[in-house]
Formats: sequence, C-alpha cells, structure tokens
Amino acid sequence: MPIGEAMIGAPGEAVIVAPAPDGGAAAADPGADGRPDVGWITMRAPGSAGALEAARRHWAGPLLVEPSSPADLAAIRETADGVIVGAAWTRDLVLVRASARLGLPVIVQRGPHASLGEWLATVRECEAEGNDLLVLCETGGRAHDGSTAPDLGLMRAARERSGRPVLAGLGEDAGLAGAAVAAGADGLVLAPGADGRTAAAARRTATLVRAVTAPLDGPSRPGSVAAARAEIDRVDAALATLLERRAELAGVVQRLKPVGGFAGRDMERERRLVAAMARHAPRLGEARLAAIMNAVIEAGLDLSEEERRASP
Ligand SMILES: O=C(O)C(=O)C[C@]1(C(=O)O)C=C[C@@H](O)C=C1
Repeated sequence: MPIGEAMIGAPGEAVIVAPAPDGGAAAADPGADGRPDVGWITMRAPGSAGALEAARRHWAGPLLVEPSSPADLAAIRETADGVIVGAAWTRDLVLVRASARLGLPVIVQRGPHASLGEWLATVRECEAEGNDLLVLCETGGRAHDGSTAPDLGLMRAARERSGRPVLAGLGEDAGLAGAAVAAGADGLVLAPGADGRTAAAARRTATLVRAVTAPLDGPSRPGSVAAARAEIDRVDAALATLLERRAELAGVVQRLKPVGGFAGRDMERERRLVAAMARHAPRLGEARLAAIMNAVIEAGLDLSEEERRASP
C-alpha cells in the first residue's frame, strides 16, 4: 500500500511511522535512520489549528493526518498522503465515511475497546465507500501500568482475517518494536514525543527481526533472481545493523584496554571468536569466517582510531 513514496505491506519491510518533525528544538536532524518513513499528525490535539500547514513546512515526506471534523478533510485531501481514522472516533460513521471518500489511503485504528469484529466492521464501512486503500492500525488497550499497549495477538488475527497490512501503535513502550514485528506488523507507529533516537532504535530492531523471521514466514528458497536479491537485501540490512553495533562495542573495548587499536591486537581472542562463530555457520567454516572477521575487526579498529583522533 503506497503512502507517498513509502510502501506499507511490502514483504520483509517494516515502515516507521512517527510524529512528523515540526521544526521545534527537538527536531535537530536525527540522521537518516532516525527519520520516519511516514510522518503523522493529529488535528485533534489541543492547539492543533494550523498543524497541517506547520507539518508541511517542516516535513516533505509522506504524511498521515487525523482530522478533527469534516471541515478538515478538504485540506487533508490537498496536502496529505493518507488519512487516519482515529481510535477515539471509529463510531463517528459520518466522519469515517467522509474520510474514506477522500480516496486517499485510510489508516483504520482499533477503538480502545473494540473487538476484532467491530474493528473489521469499521474497515468495511470504508470499503463500502469504494476505498480499497486500507491499512489497519492496532493501538491497543490499557497496559498493566495504565498506559496503552498494542494487543499483538489481535493485530495478527486482524492481518490474517482482513488480508490487509497492519501497523502496531507502540504507545509509550517503544521496546515492543521487536515483538510487534515478529508478530507480523508491517510497520510501527511511534507515539507523540518519540524522537529520532527512538525512531532509529525501532528501525534497527525491526530490520533485525524482519531478517531473522523472514525465512520462517516466506519461501525458504526464493524462486527468482529478483526474489532472492530482495531477500539478500534484507539480510544485508540486518548485517549492516549488526556491524554498526559491533563496531560500537569494539570501540568501547579499545578505550578500556591498556593498549587499544591496532597496537593492542589480540590474535588469540580473534581465533577463539572465529571458532565460536563457525559453530553457527558450519558451511562457511573457520577459514572463510577468519577472512571475513579479519576485515570486520580491522574496519572496527580503523574506525575507533579515526574517532579517537577526532575526539581524544
Ligand atoms: O577483544 C578485544 O580485545 C578487542 O579489541 C576487540 C576485537 C574485536 O573487534 O572483536 C578487536 C581487536 C582484537 O584483536 C580482538 C578483538
């Protein structure tokens, strides 16, 4: 389901949907992995008059907007890439139907106490308006501490029953990102206040979990070059995420060792870690892994020496 240039529901991808950057002090550029794939705003929050124009001034990417009333819809059609049917008003069928008639993709949230059947009934209201661009979003009910958390079992069932992509609203607990992706979420919605670091962490987790679970829910032997390459791209994304983390940890070791960097190389430790890895990668075997890990370790040492020169 395309939302602007983002795609929700592509196999193996999990999009990050986060509050659209508003140009405030906290909006210092978070870097590519902290930037959402899709931004969202609500026009229901107090003081949100002008929120749509403000969002568009600071955010050129795909934008989802929750209206506060039918009066907002014309501006949403002009400016947004999708409309959010919010959990708080799924029973306002006049607004639900009018939102669906915009012809934009519709994100249908589950009302806080709605059953699966009631949630899917709201989806059918949108279908009845001739809109087939529908994504479901599980925003959850009350968690143990009074905050909201997504019901991942319900989300999974909704995905199966509807055949449509689903998003998981993580509420206050961005730590649910991995569980949500493992449960089949096609994307993660971050709550107001989530910053670039939260978005980057959610993206890294989603990338790893997707790569690890893909062989379990997809074909284990892709049938074409394009399908195999798509799978390789996902594994490479996970590898890159892990390599970045490994380099960070190796950098910590260099600063803590009495002699860090290339001068403090410990070949016995390297031999042992390669042997341990060979148990997880028996077909590659120790000799090939040794060559791979030598390059990985040297890249980490090189980075740590460069960073040390920049900030001793
Ligand atoms: O474990 C260490 O002593 C490190 O410095 C880390 C590390 C690695 O990247 O794994 C790097 C260099 C050493 O030769 C061995 C291992």
